[in-house]
Amino acid sequence: MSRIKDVRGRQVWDSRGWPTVEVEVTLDTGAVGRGIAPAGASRGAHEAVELRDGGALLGGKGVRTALAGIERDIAPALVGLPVSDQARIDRTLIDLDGTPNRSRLGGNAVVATSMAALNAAAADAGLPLWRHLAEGRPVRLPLPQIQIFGGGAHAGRRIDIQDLMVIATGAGSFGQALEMTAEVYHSAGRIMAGRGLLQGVADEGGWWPAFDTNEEALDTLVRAIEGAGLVPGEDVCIALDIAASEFGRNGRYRLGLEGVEYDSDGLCAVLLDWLDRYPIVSIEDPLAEDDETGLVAFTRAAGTRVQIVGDDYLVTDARRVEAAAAKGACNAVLLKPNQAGTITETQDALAAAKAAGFNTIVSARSGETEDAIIVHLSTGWNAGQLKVGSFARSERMAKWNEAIRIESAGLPFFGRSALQRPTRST
Ligand SMILES: O=C(O)[C@@H](CO)OP(=O)(O)O
Ligand SMILES: [Mg+2]
Repeated sequence: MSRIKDVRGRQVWDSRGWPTVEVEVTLDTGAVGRGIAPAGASRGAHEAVELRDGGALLGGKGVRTALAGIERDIAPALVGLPVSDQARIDRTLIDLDGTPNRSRLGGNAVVATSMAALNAAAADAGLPLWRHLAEGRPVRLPLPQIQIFGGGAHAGRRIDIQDLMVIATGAGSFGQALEMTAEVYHSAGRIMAGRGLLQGVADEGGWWPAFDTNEEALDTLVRAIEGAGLVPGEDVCIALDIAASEFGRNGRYRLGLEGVEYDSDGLCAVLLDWLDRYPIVSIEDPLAEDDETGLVAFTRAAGTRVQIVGDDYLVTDARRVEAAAAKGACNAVLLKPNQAGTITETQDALAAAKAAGFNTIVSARSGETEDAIIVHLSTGWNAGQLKVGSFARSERMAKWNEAIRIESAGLPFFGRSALQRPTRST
């Protein structure tokens, strides 16, 4: 049985130029696994928190404290553990931290360690991670959600909607989904250039949203799909992350771009109108994380028509997924390992979602690196969907290109079937 021999942390850098934590786990067999913690900007109130300090930069976003905890607490506790027992490794990390939100050791230190251990186990087995996770079960490549325009907290709140994404529902393979998305991405760029609105890209690589209204962004996305020679609603559909917690609290929502304030019912009405007028198949965090009544009402009104994804609201937490399913709020969950804290907790949230008949979407964060573990998690866990941000920044392309490599192994593709709700597995 291969055991952990060494655990080392180091500071590396993310796509926004902030320091983050990389962990390297070495086994007694010589196998090595690495993991790098990503970082969110629009974070849920209940997610695992990163440990930051005043070091490293004038901005005071250093990770010295997280690295010190890896050396002082994490490494001695993990050395000697069998690497095949991910649940035990993660339980050790959770107990060692001892807080509900990983604030002592830091969610960044904990998740990078958990990821590194998992990668070491796959390396030790001589398997690509997705295959190691699939354990012989048949799995398919996920349907990608890819950002065309950024917004919200990822674009200086230039528009209120955070992610305007496309899903290539007409694609027959992962590679074809990327080709169709590339056409839409470049078509959108041409439209923006033609209108004199091309101003670079937002945090995840989607075009900078130089729009006067949120609807102008939606209209432009539809034009971009058409401009790519594709049929909106057939070949390519729209997925939105409203990230409503960023502009709404206590049932009040202020759309800064239009300068209007809505109550929960009012915002629901706006979104339902969009669902009628645009080819939207998925909508994430349509209402704020503290507005459960609104989420239940919206799910009742639209849950049979579209995928309603809980991100800030569910924070990759199995208990919260179960509670949301019981109440009828959302019908899908976004799964972010650094929101949950560890790989095991992420997998628990996925299992709870599948048991509840929810769709599952493994997701990157807005601050990313070349680490492509989420592609392997979504494939090996047969999650159905993958959200990575845009199409044109290397920290995103590292993931999409990894999926293409996995597809070369002959794996089938979920395609649009990933958007159909599974039957409850319990
Ligand atoms: O809200 C989200 O879904 C993610 C990715 O778009 O953003 P962040 O990592 O900033 O939370
Ligand atoms: Mg989100």
